[in-house]
Amino acid sequence: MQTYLNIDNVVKKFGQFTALEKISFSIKEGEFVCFLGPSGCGKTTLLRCIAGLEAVTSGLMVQAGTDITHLPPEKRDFGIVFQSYALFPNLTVQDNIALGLKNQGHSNYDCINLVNKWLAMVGLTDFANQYPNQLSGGQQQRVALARALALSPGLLLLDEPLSALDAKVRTYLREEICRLQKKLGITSVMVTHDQEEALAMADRIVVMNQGVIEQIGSPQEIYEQPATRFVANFVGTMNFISASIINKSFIRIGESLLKIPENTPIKGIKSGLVDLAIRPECLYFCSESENSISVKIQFIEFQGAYYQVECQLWDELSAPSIYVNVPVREARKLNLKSQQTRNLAIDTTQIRTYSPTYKSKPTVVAA
Ligand SMILES: Nc1ncnc2c1ncn2[C@@H]1O[C@H](COP(=O)(O)OP(=O)(O)OP(=O)(O)O)[C@@H](O)[C@H]1O
Repeated sequence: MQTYLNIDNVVKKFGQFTALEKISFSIKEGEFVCFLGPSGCGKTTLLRCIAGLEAVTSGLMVQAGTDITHLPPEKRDFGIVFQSYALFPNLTVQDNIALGLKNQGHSNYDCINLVNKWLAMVGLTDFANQYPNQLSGGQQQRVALARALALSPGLLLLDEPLSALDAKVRTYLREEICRLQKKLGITSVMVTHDQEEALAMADRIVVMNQGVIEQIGSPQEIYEQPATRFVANFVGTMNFISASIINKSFIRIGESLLKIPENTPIKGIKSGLVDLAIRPECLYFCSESENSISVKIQFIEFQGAYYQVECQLWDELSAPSIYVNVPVREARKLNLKSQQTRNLAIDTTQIRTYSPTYKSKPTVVAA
C-alpha cells in the first residue's frame, strides 16, 4: 500500500505553549488510524492541522503527493465529522446532504441520486424528509457521516464522532463506520480518548501524550507490547508489581521467588528493582505448589463476563492493588471470597518491565 498522508516534523505552538512537538508519521492509502490519548495531549489539534483548521507552526504535510501544509481547508481533500454532528437544523436530512453536493456543482438530478445512494448506505432512506431534531443522536451522526462521504473525499476525518452517544448506539455505530470505511477503502483518521474504541476500530493507533507520540502500532502491538510505561498504563488495565530481578532465571516478588522461563520479555535488565507490568487476564489463581505469589483478596467485583478480583501481596499489604480478571465459570469453581489468602500464578511470557520511577495505581476500566 502506498503512503497517502505524510506528516513530517509538525510543530504547533499556541503562543509560548507547544501543543504538538515534532510529530512525524505516515498513513497508508485505505488505512484507518486512530489518534488516542488523554485530554489535552494534542490529538484534536493534530486533526485540525491536517484539515487546515489550524495553521502549523513548522513542519510539512503531504497528502496524495500534494504539499498541503499551507493550503486553506477549502482547497484540501477531506470530509469531516464532528462530535456535535454540526447539521443545519433548518434543513431536512436530504438537504443537509445535498448542500455540499450543490456547492460542488452537481446537477439537481445527480444530487438526488447521490443523496438517495448515501441515505441507503447509512440506512436512513425513510428519514430523508425529517429534520435533525426529529432524529436520535446516532441517526444524526449517520447523516453527518453520509454528508461527509457524499462529497467523495480522499480522506475522512472523524473528531470524537461517537463521544456524545450512549454505549449501545456507540458500539453499533462504530461497527457501521468500520464497515463503510472498509467497503469504500477511504483513508480515515479518527480522534478518540476511548482506548476501547481505538482498539476495536483502528488498523493502527497513534498514542499521544503531552504533544508527542508515545507509540504507533496495531491494536495488538499497542496492547501486548506497550513501548512506554505511559502506553502500558493508558491502554487497558495494567498491574505494576514491584519486583527484583535476581538473575536471568529468577525474580523476587515480596517473599516469593518465581522461576521465569528462557525468552521471557524482560529486556535489557539483568538485575535490580523493576516494576513488572502484567495484564489482569494474565494472572491465574492456582494451588500453593505452583510457581506463584501469595495474595490476600480485598474485593470481588462482578463485571458481567468476568469477575475483577482486587488483591494485595500477602506479605506487603501496603503495596498497590493487583487486579485479576477471572472468567465467571472459573470463579464459580474457585469459590473466591474476600479476605481469603490465595496463590496467584503469573503468565511470565506476558510480563514487561519498566524502571520503578513512580508508583501508579492501575487504570481500571469498566467492562
Ligand atoms: N486555540 C488554542 N489556544 C491555546 N491553546 C490551545 C488552543 N487549542 C488547543 N490548545 C491547547 O493545546 C493542548 C492540546 O489541545 P487539544 O484540543 O488538541 O487536546 P486533545 O488531546 O484533543 O484533548 P481533548 O480530548 O480534551 O479535546 C491543550 O493543552 C489545549 O489547552
